[in-house]
Amino acid sequence: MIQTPFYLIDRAKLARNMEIMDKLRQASGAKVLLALKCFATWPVFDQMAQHMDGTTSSSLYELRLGREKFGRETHAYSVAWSDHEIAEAVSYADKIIFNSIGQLERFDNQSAQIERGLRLNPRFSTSGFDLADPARPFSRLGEWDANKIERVMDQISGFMIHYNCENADFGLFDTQLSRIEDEFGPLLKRLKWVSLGGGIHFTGIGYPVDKLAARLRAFQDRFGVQVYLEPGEAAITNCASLEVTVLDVLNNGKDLAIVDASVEAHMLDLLIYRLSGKIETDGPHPWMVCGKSCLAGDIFGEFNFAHPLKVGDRLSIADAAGYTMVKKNWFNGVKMPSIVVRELDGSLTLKREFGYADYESSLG
Ligand SMILES: Cc1ncc(COP(=O)(O)O)c(C=O)c1O
Ligand SMILES: NCCCCNCC[C@H](N)C(=O)O
Repeated sequence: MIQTPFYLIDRAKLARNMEIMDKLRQASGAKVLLALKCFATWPVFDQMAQHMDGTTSSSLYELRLGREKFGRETHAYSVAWSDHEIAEAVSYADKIIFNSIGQLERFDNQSAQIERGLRLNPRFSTSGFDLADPARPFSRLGEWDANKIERVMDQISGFMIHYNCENADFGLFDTQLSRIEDEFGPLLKRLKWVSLGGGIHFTGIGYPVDKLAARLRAFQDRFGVQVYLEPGEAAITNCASLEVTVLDVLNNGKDLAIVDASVEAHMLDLLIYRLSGKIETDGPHPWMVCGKSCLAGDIFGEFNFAHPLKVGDRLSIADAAGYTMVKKNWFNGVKMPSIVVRELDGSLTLKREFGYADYESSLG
């Protein structure tokens, strides 16, 4: 028995998402790059690299991880590169995407030997969260003025346009892509490739993958470009859980269970976006499942169980892959969950355990 807490990545569930990835790639001609900002747990890259074309990054370290652990096509993007990073970044990357014209011009000489792109901000998005809206007022994420971009077109061969966020609505995707075609068509015609970023929820149940594929192919044909997508969440959705054990129960007006993990430290995205965790359970006993950090609001959520919870019960908190393992931290010095993989034959492999030495070395 592997000691909780641990993140459990399920290769069979990953295989289902990867099947859709293949279907989309084949039907559309688009290439798909894993967005490492969402998921960078490299022990399962062997499986993902068979179905995805490479990785894209948001920093030098993600870029290097993508090059060394995933391989294939490696895109480098950063909101801003430092002078001391650029040579190393170029050495790992097949393409480098600059966030601004200022950075493109500043690093023109150092990046000239690889393909360069620019982030285009279309000034609209599908984000329902202000915090994650790349098109929010005064957004620093990309350039939007076609006249200014026109002046650097000779230096670039592609655009990266990230403007979707958990978008499960194909109609909305279609409409917004048409808007991009109308507003930036003359520039798009002069490019070799266009990345439409991440945020399209095409592995969700019922998503019309065929329609998306046809729409991407039409875009490619119209502008004569290679389309890329940068799925993070869509690649990994529903493939992992956080496995925890109940350490204590009490009733302070509600039945409360305290588990051996922490939302703040191990599923931070839930707190940031004020969302509840998910536990697949049903029954007549409502319980609040709480984390063990000192934060008063360290709460995974309220769930209805078939039986009252007791010390020693194992719970499985679903959807613990995207924006989860990449954000884990050492708050309160709470033991960091191990990383475990459920192999295709059902056996469990312990990939990494964290201990006091990791905590200590993270601070000095
Ligand atoms: C530039 C870029 N590409 C890809 C992604 C991945 O998005 P998602 O995980 O929603 O698919 C993001 C998310 O922040 C992004 O900013
Ligand atoms: N699940 C809660 C919302 C998460 C939003 N994801 C943020 C990252 C996203 N790719 C972005 O565009 O910022």
